[in-house]
Amino acid sequence: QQEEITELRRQNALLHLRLAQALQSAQSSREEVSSISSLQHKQAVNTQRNNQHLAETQSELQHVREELEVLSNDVVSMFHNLQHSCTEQLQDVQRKVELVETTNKTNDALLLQINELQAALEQSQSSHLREKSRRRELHNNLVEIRGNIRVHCRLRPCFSSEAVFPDSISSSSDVSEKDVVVYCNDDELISVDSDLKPSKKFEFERVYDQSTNQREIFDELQPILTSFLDGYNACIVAYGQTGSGKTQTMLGNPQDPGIVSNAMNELFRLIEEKPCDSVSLEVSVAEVYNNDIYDLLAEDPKRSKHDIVTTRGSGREVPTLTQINVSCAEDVETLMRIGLNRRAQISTNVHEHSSRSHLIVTVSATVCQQDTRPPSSDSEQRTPRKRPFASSPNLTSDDIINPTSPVAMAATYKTKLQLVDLAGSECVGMSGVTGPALRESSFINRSLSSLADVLASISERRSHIPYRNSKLTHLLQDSIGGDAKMLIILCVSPTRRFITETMQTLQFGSRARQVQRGPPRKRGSSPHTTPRGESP
Ligand SMILES: Nc1ncnc2c1ncn2[C@@H]1O[C@H](COP(=O)(O)OP(=O)(O)OP(=O)(O)O)[C@@H](O)[C@H]1O
Repeated sequence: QQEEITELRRQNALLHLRLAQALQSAQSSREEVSSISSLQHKQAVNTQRNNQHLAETQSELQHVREELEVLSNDVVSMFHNLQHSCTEQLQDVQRKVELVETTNKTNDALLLQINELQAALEQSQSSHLREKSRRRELHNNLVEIRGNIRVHCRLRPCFSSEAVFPDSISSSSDVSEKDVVVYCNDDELISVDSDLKPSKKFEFERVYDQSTNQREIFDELQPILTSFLDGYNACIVAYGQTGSGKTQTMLGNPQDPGIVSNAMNELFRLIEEKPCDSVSLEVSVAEVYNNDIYDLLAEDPKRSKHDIVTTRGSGREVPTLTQINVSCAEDVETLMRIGLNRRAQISTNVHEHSSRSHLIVTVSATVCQQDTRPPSSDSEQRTPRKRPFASSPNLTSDDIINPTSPVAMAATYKTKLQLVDLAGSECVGMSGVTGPALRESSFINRSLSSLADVLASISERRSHIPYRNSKLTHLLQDSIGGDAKMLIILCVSPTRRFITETMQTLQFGSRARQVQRGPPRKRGSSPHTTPRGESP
């Protein structure tokens, strides 16, 4: 029993131990249950909160959905609008692009045309320049061959005052076809239809019709100015009956300047082109009135007459004339204005402002030629330009024998350009002048016939040339004959009323054209030239 009691006690102890363990685990389970239930409680609270939150979120979501729908509707309508306006703008842009493309194409075509035109222009400009230099060359050759006197002819327009047969159709006093008897056939031929058949034709170096303007006439004369600066004396003379357009051609008017103004502008342009040479110009303005020379730049021109003297170099000079140094074309304009106000004029039946004197504008150039080329063995290349010896004070006889010497290469020479507006040749019966004017006419006609005599004597190569028969020819002596270049511009009216004067003018021109030079002189062979017919 003891043993059983011990055993039971041991079992009891074990059971106590187990009980304690069971109680302990029951305690921990209870704690676990309590923590689980508190957790459950918390979860229930969270779930409730979450549910609330969810409900709120769902309602917000609903709200957002509704807004989104509104917005998407807006976006769709905006998109449609945008698409529409973009399409329109695109179409507009496309139209513009098409327009630009077409314009570009047109521009391209235009550009092409412009380029072609420019190329053609350049070509024609270069061919014009070539042609110009060829013309200049030809002009010089022609002068060598044909002589130094050339004749141009200008036909002026008709004026109603010249009508002999007033226009029967319009019964006005305009010039009718029957009145016109002078025609330009081409730019070298002019013909006069008198009652005699066939019509008489005259050929000149150049014929200008009524439509030719002052500038075109001047363009033909430019080579003379080049020759003048190259050392040749030169003169341009307008010849014709009274009222035929001589003053118009030589002097023109401020709106339409004539040869004098154009020549001065051109001279100053040419001088600017020759920077190596120093050129100084002096101008005098004189008139030959009743075979006396008057200085139109003097205070009182009619107070003193002036005489021509022969210089040491066999040139003609009027030392007492006023010579003004000019540095631009405007200076010359001023002098011309002063001179022309003092020129003798009257009113005749033919012309209201008939010039009663020969007007002579003399431009004297002193050219100091600086040839900077290096010495060369080629004598042709080193030959100085024409006539550097004309009046060089520094030249010795050695320089003349050897034109390549340094002094000869930097020579000074003087040349003279005379621009002459002759008084009109006139038929006294036609102009209706009497008294002092009749005397003037007689002097005018005599001096013009002296000019014709001089030209005839040169053309016939007479040993004596009657330069001194009139003050006009004496004053122009250096510019007529010899190496000098002379250009006569015949001015004629196209009407029947002046047919006799026109024929006389054209015949004068034809005779002047016959003036021939001798055989061409070898260039540089004789620097000292003596005008033909002058005794050395
Ligand atoms: N080519 C022309 N074009 C227009 N008008 C001209 C032309 N030629 C001359 N005339 C006009 O004819 C008129 C006479 O011309 P101008 O004075 O030049 O004659 P002229 O020959 O000098 O006469 P004169 O010897 O009597 O002085 C002027 O009124 C002038 O304007």
